[in-house]
Amino acid sequence: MKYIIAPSILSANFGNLQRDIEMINNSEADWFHVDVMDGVFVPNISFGFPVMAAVKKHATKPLDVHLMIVEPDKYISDFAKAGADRITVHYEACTHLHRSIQLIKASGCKAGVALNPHTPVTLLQDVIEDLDLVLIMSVNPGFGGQAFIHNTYKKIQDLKALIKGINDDLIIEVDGGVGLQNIAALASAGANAFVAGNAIFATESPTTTIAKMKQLTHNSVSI
Ligand SMILES: O=C(CO)[C@@H](O)[C@H](O)COP(=O)(O)O
Repeated sequence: MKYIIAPSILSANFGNLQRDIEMINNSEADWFHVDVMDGVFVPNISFGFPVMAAVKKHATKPLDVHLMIVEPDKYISDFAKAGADRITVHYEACTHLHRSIQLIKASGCKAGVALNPHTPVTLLQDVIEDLDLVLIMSVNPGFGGQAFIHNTYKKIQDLKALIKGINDDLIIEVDGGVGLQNIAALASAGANAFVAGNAIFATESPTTTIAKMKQLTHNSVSI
């Protein structure tokens, strides 16, 4: 099993963004997780195209773009042009989710759907075959550094059951409150991609933390 570590640049030092990007380039991390917030879908505003393009310029690993915005269809091709490799939209923000997924694929990116903590995985049943990734939010989206919501373990297991025999290659990504204390248990439950902000950037040696996270996922035992 390949496990993916995706540091969330929301927790990077924006005054030294190039330095932090290069640090992740030189680590065992697999992707850059890029959180785009519009102040409408979530009560916070992060950054948009110019910052993303700047990240792309220096990043040597794929950009995993998480759109916490309303009406994402309007901007999907712009995010693809700005360098996204994966684009994830929120179930709760898409009236025509199937269309949004097709737009992402038509833009040349892998397609993901994110679920807020209150949204059951069963609502993805009719699009699950079309997806490359499901992002299970283990905090309410909008901010880094929040406490992990325990019900996430059950959701991962529910999603595993939903994809079995239908889309076994789907990436199950977890985002929010993920760190050294819970990453092995999340991997055991069935997650295979892990977004972490504070747990990486707020430590003395982010690269060592990433290496430890990798090790913990590899040592995990499926349940
Ligand atoms: O999408 C979000 C927050 O909305 C996340 O990607 C956070 O950036 C994760 O930060 P930590 O909880 O790991 O500090």
